[in-house]
This record gives sequence, structure tokens and C-alpha cells, in this order.
Amino acid sequence: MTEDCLGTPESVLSVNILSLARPGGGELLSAIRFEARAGECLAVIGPNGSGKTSLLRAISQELAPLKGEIRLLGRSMSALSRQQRARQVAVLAQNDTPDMRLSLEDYVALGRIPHVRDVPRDVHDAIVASAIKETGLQRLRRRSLSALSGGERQRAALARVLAQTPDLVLLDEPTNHLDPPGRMELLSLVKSKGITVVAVLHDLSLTESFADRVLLLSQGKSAICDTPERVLVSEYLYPVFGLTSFTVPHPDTGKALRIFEVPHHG
Ligand SMILES: Nc1ncnc2c1ncn2[C@@H]1O[C@H](COP(=O)(O)OP(=O)(O)OP(=O)(O)O)[C@@H](O)[C@H]1O
Repeated sequence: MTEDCLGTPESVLSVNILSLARPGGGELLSAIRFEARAGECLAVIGPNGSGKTSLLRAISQELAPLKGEIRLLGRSMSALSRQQRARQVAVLAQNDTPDMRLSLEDYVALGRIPHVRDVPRDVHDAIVASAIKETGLQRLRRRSLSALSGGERQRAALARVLAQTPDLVLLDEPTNHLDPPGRMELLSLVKSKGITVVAVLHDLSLTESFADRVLLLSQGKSAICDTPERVLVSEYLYPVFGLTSFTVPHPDTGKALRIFEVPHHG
């Protein structure tokens, strides 16, 4: 049975997309309902073209659902001003194209723009410095973005998101360009901040370690939204990805390790 993720009083984000039109005709998304509770990490998984990025764009109001509603802390997202949304929602997008001449420090400081009138300059500076430190970029803070590696730039983008001190973070494939320890580190850092996170992830093992709940998308619709243990099983993965999964005990600890495989036929 497909369980949806609605119905919790402490929800930060509540999504109910009945229909979101595709430019040029047809539907990009439909029948997607879930909530993300305070401090929860919700991973969005699904094959290429299943609508993951479109869902994040709908949440951030870049795309408006034709039918349905998206609420942030109980208020309709479409009723919030651009400024209010920028204070509360931070986005790490796949297609972020910053001015590469900016220093890392100035780039991270862009995250403070929505709050610029609210707090004194020294508070902004302290938040920016702290975000740079937390992402391990202190020694590079004066470098221009053009002189950073792909992984360093991805960390800088995360530092900008943290500097924004949002209630909700939307991450689109945040581990792009990061090496395996860097991926785990980045996701653990986001999680440790206690911010509500909706993250598009392709790596199913990372999804299992990182997510509190997983939304599996198939052809623009929700196939299931539940805990990783319930979603990352062959029953749901095979029809959508053509993958099976099984667990084996870790040779030292005995902890169940999940293995994903493409089954061989014939
Ligand atoms: N502006 C648009 N106009 C028409 N079709 C679009 C538009 N944006 C996305 N699509 C289509 O909608 C579908 C979902 O795209 P989306 O980028 O949301 O998928 P995704 O799950 O994030 O894919 P990927 O894993 O490849 O990044 C795709 O078939 C894509 O071609």
C-alpha cells in the first residue's frame, strides 16, 4: 500500500500537487502529496526525467501548480512575498551560474541579502564566517570562484545556503562533484543544522544513510513516500528503476547493508 506523508502537526513544508502543467502541453507533475517535518531530511529519488527538479522548482515557486497547494509553516507559499520566501527557503540548484569573479567570501555573503536590513553588519559577517568554517573552506575564502575545484564550488554553494539561515533547504543533487567522503560529510553537515531539507539524490546508498523519509517519483507522480527501509526495496525499486535490493550482514558489525543490483535475465 502506498502511504503518503501528510498529516503531522509539526510540518514545515506541506505539498499537495494535484496537477502542474508542462509548458507546451501535458502534465509535468501530478498526485504528489507529502509533508516535511521540522528538522527532517526528505530525499526525492526517481529515474532521469521523473520530475525531481520540477518538484523542487514547484516548491520554490519557480513553477506554479495548476491545481493544489504548497504551504510553508502553515502559510501558502504563493501568498508569501519574494523577500519572505528568500528569507525562509534556500535553494542549491543544479544550474547555479554565479559570477565566477566573486571571491568565495563574497559569494557566500549573497546568502545574507534577504536579511540585510534586519541585523547589524557584524552579525552578517559572523554568520558568513561560520558557514565558511563549517564547510571547511576557510583557507580558500579570498579565492575567486573561478579558481576553485568543482567540489570546492559545491561546498561554497552549500555555505551560501547555510548563511541564508533558512527554515527549509531545497538541494538538487547536492553531492555532484564531491568525492565519497565529501558526500557523506556534506549531507551530515546539513543534517546536523536541524534545518528541514528536501534533497534530490541519485545515490541510493547515500539516501538510505541520510534520509528520514524518501519520496519515490515515477513519471511525475509519487510512487511511495515512506522510510528508507520501506521504500528502498525491490517491490518499489524494480517497477520504477528496474533494480532489486537485498541486505547482507556487515562482516564485522553484523549491521544490515543494503545492496542494489540490476538483475540479469536469461
Ligand atoms: N520547461 C520544460 N518544458 C517542457 N518539458 C520540461 C520542462 N522542464 C522539464 N521538462 C520535462 O519534464 C520531465 C521532468 O524533468 P525534470 O528535470 O524535473 O526531471 P528529473 O527527475 O529532475 O531528471 P534528471 O534526473 O535527469 O535530472 C522531463 O521529461 C523533462 O524533459
